[in-house]
Amino acid sequence: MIENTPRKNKAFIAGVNLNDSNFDYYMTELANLTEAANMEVVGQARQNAEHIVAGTYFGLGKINEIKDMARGLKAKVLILNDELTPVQIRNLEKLTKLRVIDRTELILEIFSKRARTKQAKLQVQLARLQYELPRLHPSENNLDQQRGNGGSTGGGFANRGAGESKLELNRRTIGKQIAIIKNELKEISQQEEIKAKRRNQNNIPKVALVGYTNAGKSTTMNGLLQEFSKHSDKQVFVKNMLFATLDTNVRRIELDNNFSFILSDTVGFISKLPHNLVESFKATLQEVRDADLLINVVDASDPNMIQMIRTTQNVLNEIGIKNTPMITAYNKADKSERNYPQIEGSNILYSATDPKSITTLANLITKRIFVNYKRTRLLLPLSDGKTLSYLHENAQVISENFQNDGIHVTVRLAPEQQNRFSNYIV
Ligand SMILES: Nc1nc2c(ncn2[C@@H]2O[C@H](COP(=O)(O)OP(=O)(O)OP(=O)(O)O)[C@@H](O)[C@H]2O)c(=O)[nH]1
Ligand SMILES: [Mg+2]
Repeated sequence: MIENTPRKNKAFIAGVNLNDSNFDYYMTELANLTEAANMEVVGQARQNAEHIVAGTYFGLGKINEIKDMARGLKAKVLILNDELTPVQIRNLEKLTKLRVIDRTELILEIFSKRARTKQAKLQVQLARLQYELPRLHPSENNLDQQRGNGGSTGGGFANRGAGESKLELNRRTIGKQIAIIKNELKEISQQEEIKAKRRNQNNIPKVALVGYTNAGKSTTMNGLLQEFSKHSDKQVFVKNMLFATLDTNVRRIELDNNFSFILSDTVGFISKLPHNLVESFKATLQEVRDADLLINVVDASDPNMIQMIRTTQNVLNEIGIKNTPMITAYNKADKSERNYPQIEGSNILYSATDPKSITTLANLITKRIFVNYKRTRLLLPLSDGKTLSYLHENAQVISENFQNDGIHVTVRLAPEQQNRFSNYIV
């Protein structure tokens, strides 16, 4: 059978190693990112060096070596392991005659391919414009022709002279677009904030799935929905690819024993995520910031698991999350020989596709989030329907009994609720 798939661009990947013990791992990631951007990695090179060469990233000898190797392998694209300066990119393109893409542009390219919702599209577009702004050059006389632009900036600029004035015009146009997108995003995030506020008002604990991309966060969410939600049909998107999820999905999980919590699933992480991208995804990551408990999902079948855990930790630090309690959830145990599910302290070894694992994970979550909750018996006046309905909305009511002396309620209360209702405690 002849398959009608378009031939992929051949890419050569390379980087400067400044004596970084994680260098090999970063190059593995770079290869995966290149594949995720639908290109084929045909070869790679590295230069061990004390510092980056300011004008050309590599030294000249290395550049010639790469040029020859890439030509031999019929590569059309050179992909580099760091974010480069505009000058470095231009010089390398001249010297190698290859299209040069740095790590940041590569990640932006994947994100823009994956973005589905309006918010995700705008966030990626914003990061992309911010990346392009300092890279405009007088010799590029039209944004339409700009490298890697992919039409995201709209293009179609009036033809007003060449050189500096054209550059100024392009800069101003991009500046204006950035302002417009920021406004649109603000409107969207205000709507999201209203929803989040409503969720925050009640005392239902919030749990967020975080972790390296493709670790199985969305599969874990679907597993929990399947077992513990009336809305098990509201499944989220799962796929074996980097950055399948770019938005935040929020669902309510209702456990059998009257416990419930809010669960969110969001964008995955990778090393050296472009700062602009993290910045423009701040609204998407708000649920992570608001969470009472994080579940760090790790692909335990990946040989680079330890670096992936470190990467997640670094991104969490970058978005300002330091002391949120965390469960480390080692997923894909079905690919190993080990017994699962298995709990050890705050760690669980499990498989997101195994119902027994999901129930064990739910129990661990329950234990962690409700540790300070107390089973309490209250006696409410018969006339106080308001408090009763508050409890139903915001606490975990176990039983209620209308008697002559009042309403007897057994309920699990959060610490602040224990104070608030201390007058009613029997
Ligand atoms: N064998 C096995 N595969 C799994 C397991 N959990 C998830 N996967 C697979 O791993 C791939 C990625 O799963 P997702 O749930 O989309 O991963 P994610 O962490 O949400 O990924 P991003 O949204 O891209 O960050 C899919 O092909 C899943 O079917 C598991 O327990 N065992
Ligand atoms: Mg996902």
